[in-house]
Amino acid sequence: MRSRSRTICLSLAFITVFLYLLLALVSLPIHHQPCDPPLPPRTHVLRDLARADHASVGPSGPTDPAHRDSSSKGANKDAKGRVRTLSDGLSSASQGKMNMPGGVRRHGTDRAESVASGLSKLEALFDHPLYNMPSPPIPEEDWLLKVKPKIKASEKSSQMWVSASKEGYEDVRWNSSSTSHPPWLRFHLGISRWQLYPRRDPNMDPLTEQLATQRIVSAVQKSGGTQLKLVMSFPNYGQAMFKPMKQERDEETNYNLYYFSDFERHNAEIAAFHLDRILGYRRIPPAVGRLVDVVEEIKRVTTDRKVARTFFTSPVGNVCFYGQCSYYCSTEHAVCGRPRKLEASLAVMLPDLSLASRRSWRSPWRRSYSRSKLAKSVGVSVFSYRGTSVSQNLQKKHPNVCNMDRHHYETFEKFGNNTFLLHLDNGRAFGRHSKDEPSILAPLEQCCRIRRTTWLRLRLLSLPQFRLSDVMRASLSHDPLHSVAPLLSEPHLAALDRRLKTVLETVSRYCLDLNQAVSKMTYR
Ligand SMILES: Nc1ncnc2c1ncn2[C@@H]1O[C@H](COP(=O)(O)OP(=O)(O)OP(=O)(O)O)[C@@H](O)[C@H]1O
Ligand SMILES: [Mn+2]
Repeated sequence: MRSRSRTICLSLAFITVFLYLLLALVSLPIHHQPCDPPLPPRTHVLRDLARADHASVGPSGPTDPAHRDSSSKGANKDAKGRVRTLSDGLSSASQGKMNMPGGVRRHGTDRAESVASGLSKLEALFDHPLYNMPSPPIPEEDWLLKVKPKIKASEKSSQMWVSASKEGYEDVRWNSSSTSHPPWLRFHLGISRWQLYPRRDPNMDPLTEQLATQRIVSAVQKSGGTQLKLVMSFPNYGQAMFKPMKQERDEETNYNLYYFSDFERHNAEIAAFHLDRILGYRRIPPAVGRLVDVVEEIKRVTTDRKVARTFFTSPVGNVCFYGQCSYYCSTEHAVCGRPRKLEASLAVMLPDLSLASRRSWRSPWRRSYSRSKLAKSVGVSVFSYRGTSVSQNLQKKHPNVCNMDRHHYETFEKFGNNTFLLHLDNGRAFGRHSKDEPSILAPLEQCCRIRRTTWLRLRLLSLPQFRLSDVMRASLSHDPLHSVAPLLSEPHLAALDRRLKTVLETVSRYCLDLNQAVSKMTYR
């Protein structure tokens, strides 16, 4: 009897162990990330994602081989060297000596430490294989502009446009050699079918430095759009779109305003450029912050009477102006210097429409509101993808981290519908950090398409060693306005991480057949 019960006990124990083993075997694939995409055929990126101390390909790793001229000699010539450049931080971080701007010290050692550690994360990010994938050379027809062959002296006088007033402008001494071109022209000549500028662009530092420091010789109001903005011109004929500061960094958009009456934020224009670069898209024109003297650099140089006649001195002695536009161009909404210095964003202008016309596409997910009906959900994008036609593009996934004001997209006409979408006008991004807007994810939820490289980069940016908020904080520390106050407040940086997590979760939750959802994407 006793031996029978012992046999029964032993068999029960044996069965239990067996069941445990079986359960463990079955549950292994469940613990495996359900949304892990298949390994891309040409890289071992996922393996790299898993490794904290991945092998870096180094700064001399693959760059865009097709960038027409990677030398920045000459382009740098007239830059004043007063501003920390985007790559300064990277090289000083790698040398272990941090030459932090004054602003960092002002905002305490904690912030300085997180900027310092962010700088090495940013460097590691741009060194990661995902940011250094080899790309094919760019064929001639994929460049937006071509340098015309030399014009004969006899044709010159009748064909060349001559400015009526050369006051303030430099004598032009450019020839077809790119070393003689100013940075803004090099930027224009570097625009291709798939991006506005190449990764690791040697022209980026001189370009942003000139936007931040060059003398402003003219400022006229830019027509179109709803809010005040000016086009600034520089002595070397470069131009920039100026958007003034209208809101303090820690203020949030008023909950009772629809997105289209929200203020445009100069810091959002700058932060969007940095974010776009970090995400690896390069489709937002470079934008920098600048403290502009409203008297010396606007009132005194403007030929635009509509702007000039709106200048006044406020009761506390600050110089203000408001221009003419359909929203917020009134004394109640004037932009004011302190007493004359005004924070602003300056974004490099794209080539003139007469040289490179653009096509405007209505976003299928744009927001529309009616006084009587409930809002119809529509969409937006900071993330989008290349590799299929624009019309297809617009109907596919576009999760956005920040901008509800994405009603239209522009593309360069020359490239037809097989090109990237320009992301102009980011002033209404970064309006709220305390509330997320889930409807922005509608395109992603509905279409479940995400470019493989986008997916991998997003996952990379969610890892602690490349955390999006850390690399954004570090990248923004290079902007000249960082010395006044960090471009994005900490709650906004934290919101970026939180929203990135939501995007990743959305893909995992809605795109069940993830392999299919990501594997169709092309590499670009
Ligand atoms: N960097 C740039 N270079 C050239 N053109 C630009 C640039 N940025 C914007 N534009 C053009 O100027 C127009 C107005 O700019 P923007 O959209 O920023 O103004 P806005 O007042 O915010 O417009 P809206 O109220 O329609 O949103 C854009 O539609 C675009 O065609
Ligand atoms: Mn706008």
